[in-house]
Amino acid sequence: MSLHGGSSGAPPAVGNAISYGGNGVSADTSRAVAIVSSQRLRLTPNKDHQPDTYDDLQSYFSPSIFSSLEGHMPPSMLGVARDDKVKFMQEILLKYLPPKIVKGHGEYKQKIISNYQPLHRELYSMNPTSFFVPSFLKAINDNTEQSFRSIMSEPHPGIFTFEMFHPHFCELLISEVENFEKWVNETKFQIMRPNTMNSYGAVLDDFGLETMLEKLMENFIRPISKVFFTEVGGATLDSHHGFVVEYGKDRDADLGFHVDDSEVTLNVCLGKQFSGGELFFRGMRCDKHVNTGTHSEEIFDYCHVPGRAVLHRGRHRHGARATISGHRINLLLWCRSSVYREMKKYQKDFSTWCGECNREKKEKQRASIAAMKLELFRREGESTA
Ligand SMILES: O=C(O)CCC(=O)C(=O)O
Ligand SMILES: [Fe+2]
Repeated sequence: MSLHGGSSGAPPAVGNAISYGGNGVSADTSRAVAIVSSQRLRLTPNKDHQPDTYDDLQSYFSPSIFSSLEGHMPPSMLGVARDDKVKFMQEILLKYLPPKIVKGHGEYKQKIISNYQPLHRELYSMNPTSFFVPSFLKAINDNTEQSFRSIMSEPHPGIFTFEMFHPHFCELLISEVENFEKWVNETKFQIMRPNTMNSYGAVLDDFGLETMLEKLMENFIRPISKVFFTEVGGATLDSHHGFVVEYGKDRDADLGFHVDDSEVTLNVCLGKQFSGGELFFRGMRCDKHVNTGTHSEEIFDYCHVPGRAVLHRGRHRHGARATISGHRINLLLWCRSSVYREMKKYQKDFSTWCGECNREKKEKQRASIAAMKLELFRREGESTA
């Protein structure tokens, strides 16, 4: 079977937005990190090495952890800049936090929220009339499949696009993110990036926007998902991961082929001006079939338009091509359902949405019909003999 592995042609190894590279490490949080084997920690520390001081460092982890861990770093890392050492060590340390802390990371968030001064306070509580375009609001208020379909296009099965945010909301959110990044740079606060595949971008939930995004999911995305994504828990979405990704010069270039750690993903382009950055989709797959090849009818590319949303299943394999010029910022809301995740453990057949389960099921049906026909012919032959 031929495989169309996105722009790179590389086979997709997927899981929770973990990088697909050959060194990809499987993990169960969006913050897990792929570690290259040559960059492993040494069992015994280098006693001759004098570690940097980290007392001024603003991080979830205490400065003494960094000083102690530094001696264990691979020899090639000992001489690099302090910021790079911090990044390397923090990524390793994050892998070993209990999942609960990584999920909630209350203390880390608390540190940010108590020190960061928001620029546009009006973004921090949900205000539908100033956030959304009227057509979107009307469709949500009417709350029927017909009203949703009236504002949406479905350019490819399972991928919905629609006008969502006012240009002014997009401008404010971009400006808030820029303000947050300025604060991060000034204070040298070590922030966690949205997932292992991004070196830039910010987790909106971490600097105070969690409640607003919770409302966005509950009151606006869940009603739509209940209609279009029922079989993956669309009606029971109950948690989210909200962040922005940034591409262009001095930012990430592209995003590799992956699936999201979500049941339903909302991806809205906030701006600014850019060329390139198209999303490429390559069919929906369950865990078992995530690395199987792509069929021609599953290939779909989408060009981002500022203000416009794309809504798709998290298991719809995708990636983003390089942003060739300009600066692209997108808002991502990974929406999850704990009920669906629990039920999924006992389910083997995902043929209602997984392209490969569906093909296997059809093939089984075809084979059993063929066997039945053969048996009928045989019996007919016997009775006429
Ligand atoms: O860059 C994009 O538009 C895609 C981002 C994405 O797929 C993700 O962050 O999960
Ligand atoms: Fe994604």
